[in-house]
Amino acid sequence: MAIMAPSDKQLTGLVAATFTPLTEEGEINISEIGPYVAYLTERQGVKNIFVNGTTGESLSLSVAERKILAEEWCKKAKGKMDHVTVHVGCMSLKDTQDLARHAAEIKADSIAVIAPSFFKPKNAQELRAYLKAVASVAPNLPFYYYHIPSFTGVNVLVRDLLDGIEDHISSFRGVKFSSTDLMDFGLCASLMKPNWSLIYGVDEQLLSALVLGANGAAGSTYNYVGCQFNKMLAAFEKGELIQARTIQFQLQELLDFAMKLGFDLGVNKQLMIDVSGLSLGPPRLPVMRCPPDVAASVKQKYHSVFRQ
Ligand SMILES: CC(=O)N[C@H](C=O)[C@@H](O)[C@H](O)[C@H](O)CO
Ligand SMILES: CC(=O)C(=O)O
Repeated sequence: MAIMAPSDKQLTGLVAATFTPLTEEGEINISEIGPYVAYLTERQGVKNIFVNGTTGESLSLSVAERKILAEEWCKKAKGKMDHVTVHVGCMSLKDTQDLARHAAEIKADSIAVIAPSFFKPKNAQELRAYLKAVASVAPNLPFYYYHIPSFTGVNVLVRDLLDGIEDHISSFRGVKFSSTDLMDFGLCASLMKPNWSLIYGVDEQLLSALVLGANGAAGSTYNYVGCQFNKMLAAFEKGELIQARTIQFQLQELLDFAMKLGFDLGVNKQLMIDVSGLSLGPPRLPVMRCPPDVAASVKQKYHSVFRQ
């Protein structure tokens, strides 16, 4: 068996999927990463991050930018956070392997990989072969499959992917599951091994996934509702379902309101800027900057729902 990194502990709890700080001119702005880490740990009580993911607009960044960002996140999180997952998925296997090797060099705690979505794997076998080719270049780094079919269009059932995956990928440690298919999720939960983590990624229905056995939650909203969702996890642990539901319903109310105004990554990033005071800049095209009237309404709704 491969010798794993010392940080190979089970991933649990809340994981903030970080936004990528950009300058007003649209260049990556690594000077904001230190304050961002401080904000999450000190103000939100969130000690795990998922960087260069969907929320981080990784597929709109160059490989060179992603390396600089991943390195800075790892550097600034060291000693302050429990776990840094670097998402390394790209359209080409070569770029994905390059980023996986880099994540190992910079001592990320784990990597996650989406399915390529232009030329798509057609079934579990093809997806497994691709993931194996990525994992093989960083065999000591805990590996997560990142399932997000609404973006990739790759609808392979994760329960089929998991079938015997440990025989192909010894570093396999679990799934970041961003789909509303709770039947597939439940079947995955029943297939979990003791050192694997099943991390749910649809924040507005996390409570349902906890009931089915989620070990943790990774998402964009934990950047600004981390405090509240730590309380929801604690309430769930104690069996206080009414309290847990109240918090879940608050996020549903906020997102329902925001979705009617066109909630997208531009709106989401602006809400994080308004709540945290961090300078994260605009999103990158094709994602558009949030219009000021939408930003003001969503911010007001956030404060009225969470009363702070
Ligand atoms: C598509 C997308 O960004 N998904 C995120 C995680 O995977 C979620 O955290 C959502 O942003 C969140 O659930 C709000 O819809
Ligand atoms: C993990 C997640 O929520 C993201 O990639 O944005």
